[in-house]
Amino acid sequence: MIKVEGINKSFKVAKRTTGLKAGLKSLLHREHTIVHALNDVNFTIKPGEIVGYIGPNGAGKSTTIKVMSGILVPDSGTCEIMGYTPWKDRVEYVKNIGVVFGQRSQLWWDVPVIDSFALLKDIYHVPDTEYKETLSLLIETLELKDILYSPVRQLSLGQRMRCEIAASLIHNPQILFLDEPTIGLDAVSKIAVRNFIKKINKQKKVTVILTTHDMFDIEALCDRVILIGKGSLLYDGNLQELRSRFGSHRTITLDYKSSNSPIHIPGTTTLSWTEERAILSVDTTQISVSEVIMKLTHSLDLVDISVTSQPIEDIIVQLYKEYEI
Ligand SMILES: Nc1ncnc2c1ncn2[C@@H]1O[C@H](COP(=O)(O)OP(=O)(O)OP(=O)(O)O)[C@@H](O)[C@H]1O
Repeated sequence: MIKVEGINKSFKVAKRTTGLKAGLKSLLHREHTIVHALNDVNFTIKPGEIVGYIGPNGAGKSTTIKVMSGILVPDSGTCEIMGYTPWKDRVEYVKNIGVVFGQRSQLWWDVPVIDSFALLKDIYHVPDTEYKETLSLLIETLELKDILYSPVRQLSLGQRMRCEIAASLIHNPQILFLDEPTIGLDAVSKIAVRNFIKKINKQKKVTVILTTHDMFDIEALCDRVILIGKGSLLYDGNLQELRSRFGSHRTITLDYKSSNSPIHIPGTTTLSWTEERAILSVDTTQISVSEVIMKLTHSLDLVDISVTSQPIEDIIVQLYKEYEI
């Protein structure tokens, strides 16, 4: 469905100078630097996938989304999406995609939300019956009923974001590009947006490409992640592989009847210790969790014990460290 091959994109940026003399000089002769935003980016995405496109600030995520949605023309490389080259066949192509940029609005600021939807219906030539059906589904699942008649400028960020997502789907696209769709949302709105993305992927088979810094989004939604750093792709694989490659640590929390000697088991690190509770980190490449528990039951009078996996956020931090990005 999506085939990106050898994409490169650079930006020419004017060098900023400080001081009056340097400022006057730069009026006559402006110096530039080249920012290589994308270097030989390659990937393919199959219909129905939800792919998390992750990487630190300035890695090239938004630039990739802009290339894939036809907003930016790359310097070289090819991109074929549903048979279209996004920046060449824009009018026909955009009928098949929905795009949400968390930091920008595609809604008309001063008009009620429902009027923005109606305008988008006309722009995309959506037939009346299809529009009604889609709209009622969007209103119900994104809980838009009470905000439909408010102008966009009066909406909270979370309310606006739900409207943005609805707006991107008015024309029933097969692909949805989401650039930080949960940025700034409260926990309830984040969960609502995540559930909605899952729902349209499952029910309508919409392919989703999602950029986010929120690793809970990734964990909740994506089987596959693509990591980009300094414009180059560094990892493309499923979340499970990532966990087994980098998530080799487990945390054991122990409650026990009073003990005055800290715990020493090779292969574990004590994260915290009191006379009644300890938290250990277990390196499962050195010792198994069951072996640690066995040793603990011999030396302590245990009251409670819980084992948790390494949070995905920690795994991603390790990944960024390994690739030095
Ligand atoms: N229009 C532009 N002009 C000049 N440089 C740009 C432009 N757009 C992006 N860049 C540069 O290209 C690089 C990649 O930017 P991009 O916005 O794709 O990163 P990102 O991964 O989306 O980052 P973030 O997580 O901070 O949103 C950055 O160094 C950025 O400064």
